[in-house]
Amino acid sequence: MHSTITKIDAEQADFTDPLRSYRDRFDLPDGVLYLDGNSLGALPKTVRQRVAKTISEEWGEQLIRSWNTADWVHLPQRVGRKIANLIGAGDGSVVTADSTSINLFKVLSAALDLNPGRSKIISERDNFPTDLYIAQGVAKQIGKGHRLVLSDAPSDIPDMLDEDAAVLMLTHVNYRNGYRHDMAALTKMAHDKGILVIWDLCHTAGAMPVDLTGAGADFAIGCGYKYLNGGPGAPAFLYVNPRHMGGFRQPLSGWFGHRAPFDFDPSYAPSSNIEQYLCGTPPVLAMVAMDEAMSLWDDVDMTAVRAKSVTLCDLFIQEVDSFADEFGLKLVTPRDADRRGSQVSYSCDNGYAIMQALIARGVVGDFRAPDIIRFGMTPLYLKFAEVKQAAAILRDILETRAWDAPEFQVRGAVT
Ligand SMILES: Cc1ncc(COP(=O)(O)O)c(C=O)c1O
Ligand SMILES: Nc1ccccc1C(=O)C[C@H](N)C(=O)O
Repeated sequence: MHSTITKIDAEQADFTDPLRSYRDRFDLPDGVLYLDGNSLGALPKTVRQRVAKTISEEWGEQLIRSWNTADWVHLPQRVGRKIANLIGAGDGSVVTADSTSINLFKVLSAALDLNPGRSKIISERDNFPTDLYIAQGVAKQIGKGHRLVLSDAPSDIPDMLDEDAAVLMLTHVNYRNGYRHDMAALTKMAHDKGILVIWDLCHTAGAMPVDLTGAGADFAIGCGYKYLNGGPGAPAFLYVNPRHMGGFRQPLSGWFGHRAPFDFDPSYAPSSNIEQYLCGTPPVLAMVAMDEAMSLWDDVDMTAVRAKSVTLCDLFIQEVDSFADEFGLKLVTPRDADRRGSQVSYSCDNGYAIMQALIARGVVGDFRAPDIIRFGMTPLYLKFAEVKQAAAILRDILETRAWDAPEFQVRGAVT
């Protein structure tokens, strides 16, 4: 017996769900139980019309005038403000631009520049690989002997924070097992040792309340396409604590970060504001989709989002507990809600085939090598009854060994 949670009645939980009206604001295909909003969020209904309007009226008719008339030029700041509201960031401290990887390149370069004379970048071996790759690239680019030092368990991190560490770079919620760090405590521990902290909020923003200001975080980055529902490859965001604004710290000195881009000055002069973290022309269609997706959050109560996320995860764990041992499914997500994000993951043999069999039955989650099946819980559009049903289908697939068919063994490029 594992379960420490009180038995959840799915039907009753859907009936009393304060967020139930949001489901209708998304386009979700019939027959799909979508448990992959932690990888690609669903399509908010109004995005379709908004992008169509941008294409036909703004691009099609107004053409280049739309940079001013539709204010395309300020989309990075406008969308940034909307995201700022969800992550506890003040006005003028967030922009939407580029990808998470590129934004990490910018803020890590800035953080290392701000903290000279120290050589270590501390992170986790199990961090999302792009974060580690970017850190390796930044260290090489700077050429001053910075090195990436990786922990193998969250409990090891405090001891790694020493006088030679320049930056602590962590993903708040782990993409694989859903483990959630204590942002405020780790930020404080790092600051006490003179270390700057960068938080990757890819699996956090839109899934739970965050208080970057309260935690005193130095920098943060995150993507737009998961819980924020900005669409595949949506622009990402970055946060800079106002105390680090000014000077010039990031190396991608493109013209959108210039103080006066339309002066066309041959010399670079950085904006003194968050704009200096922009580089080039924003991808307007993707930005507009992101902007529209973000308008959905205007009246969302993030405390209710977190409460529902916790119960959705608890419910799934409760249902799978009844057959997990029998089929060798090992829960790798913490049972303690305080230590997890908004997903539930299991390690198991034949995970890839099991996930393919689930997808064939309409339960869409994903697989992360070598052996993790992941189920993302998105409170705005998931029903408790669906989570319960997804667990029942998983059980059926395991009992009938439906996964043991040749078509479920073939790996796609994206898993
Ligand atoms: C924690 C984390 N960081 C970064 C990324 C990806 O960054 P990018 O959007 O640049 O591919 C992901 C997922 O793709 C992620 O889960
Ligand atoms: N950007 C993608 C493109 C294709 C397929 C998946 C992704 C993901 O976002 C993966 C995600 N970051 C993860 O936590 O695994």
